Amino acid sequence: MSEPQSTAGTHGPRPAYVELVLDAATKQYGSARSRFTAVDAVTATFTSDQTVGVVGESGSGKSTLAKMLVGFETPNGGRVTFNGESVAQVVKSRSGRMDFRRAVQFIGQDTTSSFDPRRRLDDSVLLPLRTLLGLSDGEARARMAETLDALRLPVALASRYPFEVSGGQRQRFAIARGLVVRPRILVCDEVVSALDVSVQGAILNLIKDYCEQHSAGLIFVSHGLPATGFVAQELLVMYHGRMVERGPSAQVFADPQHAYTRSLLNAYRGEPTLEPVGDDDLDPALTVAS
Ligand SMILES: Nc1ncnc2c1ncn2[C@@H]1O[C@H](COP(=O)(O)OP(=O)(O)OP(=O)(O)O)[C@@H](O)[C@H]1O
Repeated sequence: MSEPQSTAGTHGPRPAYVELVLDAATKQYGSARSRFTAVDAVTATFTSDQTVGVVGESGSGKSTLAKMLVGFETPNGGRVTFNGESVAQVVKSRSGRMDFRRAVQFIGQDTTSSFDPRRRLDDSVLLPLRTLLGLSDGEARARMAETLDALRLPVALASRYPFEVSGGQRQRFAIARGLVVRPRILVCDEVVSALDVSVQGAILNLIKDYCEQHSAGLIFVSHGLPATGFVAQELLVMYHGRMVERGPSAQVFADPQHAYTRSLLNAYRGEPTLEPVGDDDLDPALTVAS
């Protein structure tokens, strides 16, 4: 895949290697009177060479962990760093923020609030291509069209406003907006939960392919264990705000070390597992063109 890289102004090149680190990172919510610890002193490294699934029950701190990694939440204790520098510091300046957004893209579960209701969807998808990558209008539109096609989104839908498409379509536009930037690490928070089951597998394939074709890292937050094991080479298990286990997905499935992981796996026993889909089985429309 060609990587147009304007070096003009603030449109810097894509970094080769990216490392996000949680260093005893803690996030507490509430007031001094009633504090609640959502993430409790988690130390973990995520790189552009790794695909990591973050799993755990509802309320275990998965989303909070992801939001700290991308600078949407600031830790009350410990640090979060991006290639050695504090994320909180990096995102303070415009150029630091742009470098960071070029390298790390977050796709969340709440697409209602993540799209500007006054912008048409194509404007929202094109915006990062112009501002972060400095692509011309033609280049940006071509890249958007390629990505929408891969996500089975008719390009005609892109001229609508966010409230004029279904929740599942809006979710796919959110995925498109993250993928078009071709980040070095993609952070996905429950991105397929709201989608129709028939579309979920295709989107998971697309995310997996993206990471393989672009040698990109993935942090995939989900309470769906089979889906997470399918897209991620490693699993990180959260329980009551703590990281209780991390290891290669196959190893965690075969030989879970923590009692909570065992109970999580037991809850899924008997459910259908997702097998990697071979190229021959893939709808050509679902691969990210390179
Ligand atoms: N902004 C907030 N203010 C107060 N409490 C919060 C806030 N965000 C999250 N929490 C609390 O922190 C805990 C962890 O929430 P988080 O969203 O990280 O969990 P999760 O594992 O992602 O859950 P789910 O799978 O349901 O999305 C929960 O108890 C939640 O209620």
